Amino acid sequence: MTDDILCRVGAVIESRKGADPGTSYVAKLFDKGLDAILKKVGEEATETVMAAKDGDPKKVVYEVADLWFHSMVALAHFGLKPEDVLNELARREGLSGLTEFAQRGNK
Ligand SMILES: N=c1c2ncn([C@@H]3O[C@H](COP(=O)(O)OP(=O)(O)OP(=O)(O)O)[C@@H](O)[C@H]3O)c2ncn1[C@@H]1O[C@H](COP(=O)(O)O)[C@@H](O)[C@H]1O
Repeated sequence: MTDDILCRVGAVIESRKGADPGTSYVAKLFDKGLDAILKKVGEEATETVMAAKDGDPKKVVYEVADLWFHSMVALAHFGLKPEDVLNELARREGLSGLTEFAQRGNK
């Protein structure tokens, strides 16, 4: 698996800005606004927790995919891309553990 899929989906999400809400789920979400986007992020986070508590790995994957997808819509609302989060994860890759995070002023 590469991170290409995140970037491709991110590009499709970006392309839905200003599109007809009747033709696209993402365009409909953008049209409803930030509160609606964040509501979906919250719902999918809750559904992820419930799937994990059920101990159902397949369901966990499905719900995390929903969570990542809606989080990408939230990123796009702020003009951000999946690449911005991937870059942040890559930056952290060089840090070792909480102590170093704290020393460098990360949360
Ligand atoms: N990855 C997704 C994706 N994951 C989930 N969903 C939608 O997110 C919603 C998930 O909501 P729920 O699971 O809560 O299901 P629901 O209760 O039916 O949802 P709602 O009643 O709240 O709509 C569903 O309507 C799914 O269709 C997605 N919709 C789109 N994508 C990607 O976005 C691209 C653009 O989609 P369109 O904008 O629809 O063309 C697609 O090609 C995909 O790559």
